[in-house]
Amino acid sequence: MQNPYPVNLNLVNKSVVVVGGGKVAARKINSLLASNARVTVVSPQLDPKIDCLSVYWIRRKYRVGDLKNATLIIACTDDRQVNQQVVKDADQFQWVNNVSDKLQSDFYNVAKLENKELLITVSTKGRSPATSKKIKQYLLEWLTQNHYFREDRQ
Ligand SMILES: C[C@@]1(CC(=O)O)c2cc3[nH]c(cc4nc(cc5[nH]c(cc(n2)[C@H]1CCC(=O)O)[C@@](C)(CC(=O)O)[C@@H]5CCC(=O)O)C(CC(=O)O)=C4CCC(=O)O)c(CCC(=O)O)c3CC(=O)O
Ligand SMILES: NC(=O)C1=CN([C@@H]2O[C@H](COP(=O)(O)OP(=O)(O)OC[C@H]3O[C@@H](n4cnc5c(N)ncnc54)[C@H](O)[C@@H]3O)[C@@H](O)[C@H]2O)C=CC1
Repeated sequence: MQNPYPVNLNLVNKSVVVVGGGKVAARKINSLLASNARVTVVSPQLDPKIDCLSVYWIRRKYRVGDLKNATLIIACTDDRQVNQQVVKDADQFQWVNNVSDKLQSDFYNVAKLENKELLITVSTKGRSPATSKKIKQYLLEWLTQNHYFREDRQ
């Protein structure tokens, strides 16, 4: 993705289907839930970091038909072939992220810093997710030291 178009999505009441319920899924799902998306997870297992009461859990392996009504789709299993199948099954109006193959993704997730007033996102356009994470951490330090950023109190 050489020329991505950056946006912030309003996902309130939008349906997101996540195929796979492991560690990577947990990170993406917690972020989706924080944006009040309606999340369906298709997976035989669910990582303990996913709140099973906040998602609609279809407790089995992925099948054709599971993507119906999804606005966004995240193919997030540890099986590259299954992730590839999900990409194939999605229609042209759905947006798919394949976590194991950036060449098959319509969108990339970003590293983010967020509080009530501010949302800062970092992307390397798919080149190095670990670098995005590191830059985010440096930014957090700098912004906090200079009083531009304070994490929300609970
Ligand atoms: C293309 C993209 C698609 C997408 O997932 O949307 C993608 C793809 C891949 N990531 C891989 C690996 C890792 N990803 C992370 C972490 C994050 N990955 C995120 C985003 C993205 N990752 C998108 C591009 C982002 C950009 O443009 O910069 C972040 C920023 C946001 C989020 O996930 O929420 C989040 C940090 C959040 C935070 O902490 O702030 C870590 C580090 C860790 O887990 O601690 C590792 C292990 C270390 C390493 O390998 O670098 C692999 C190889 C998998 C394999 O080995 O098979 C692929 C597959 C590929 O590159 O094709
Ligand atoms: N994009 C990113 O940010 C990153 C992507 N990855 C990629 O993500 C993949 C997944 O990593 P983890 O979440 O750590 O793996 P994991 O092993 O924790 O989870 C895999 C999940 O997929 C489910 N699953 C397996 N087959 C399935 C099927 N047929 N249908 C539905 N669900 C199925 C399992 O039940 C499990 O919940 C890795 O293989 C790697 O390629 C890894 C790190 C970061």
